[in-house]
Amino acid sequence: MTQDELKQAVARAAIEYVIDGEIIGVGTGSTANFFIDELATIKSRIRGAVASSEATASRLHAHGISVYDLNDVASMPVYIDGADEINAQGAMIKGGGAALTREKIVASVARKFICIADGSKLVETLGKFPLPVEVIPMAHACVARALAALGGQPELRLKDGKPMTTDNGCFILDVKGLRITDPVALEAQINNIVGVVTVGLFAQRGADVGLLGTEEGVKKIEF
Ligand SMILES: O=C(CO)[C@H](O)[C@H](O)COP(=O)(O)O
Repeated sequence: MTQDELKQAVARAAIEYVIDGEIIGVGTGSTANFFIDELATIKSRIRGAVASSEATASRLHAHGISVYDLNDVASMPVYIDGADEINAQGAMIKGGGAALTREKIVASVARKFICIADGSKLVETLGKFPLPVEVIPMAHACVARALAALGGQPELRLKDGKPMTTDNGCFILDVKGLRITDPVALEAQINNIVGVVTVGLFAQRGADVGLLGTEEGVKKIEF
């Protein structure tokens, strides 16, 4: 099976968690895109969705799915999104697609986080994938120094030779070299650095369910 087929299989499996008549939180990235395409096939069953990025909002709109402003939604049954890495406790690294801040916000309003990913994303220790940290532009250098003091090697994410700008008008530092043995503690520590908007560690509020695509089928893990 190709990686795309594995992503498609988990996207299809996630439909089981969609509750009729409700608003669904939707993530960002290639796996989330497969989920949006699946959601479109049952769109008459739901009220709509809250998007975690402009890209996701456009794709939902293109399928004719109503997109709600999070400020008008007090609670959602589920948030469904991919991950760059996930461990056996449901802690994740996210933000490869630069949507980490809105992803964390939308997920915080959902009662359940369903992580959909191909099986290669399941790791013993988080940190091989560079950890994305969204920062206020004027603070990127001082935040980078603070991250280096924690043992990481931060690199400003570039696009066309310039700092890549997120949907929030901020920058991303990708931090290599962190062996993340205590994800909850590191999430709090990095969030505490002045100038950090959000760290792409989703550990304090990790996934509740993982749907992982493997050659043997979709593996479900409850955390
Ligand atoms: O966190 C994310 C975007 O900010 C994505 O969920 C993560 O990068 C995984 O993406 P993909 O499904 O394309 O592998």
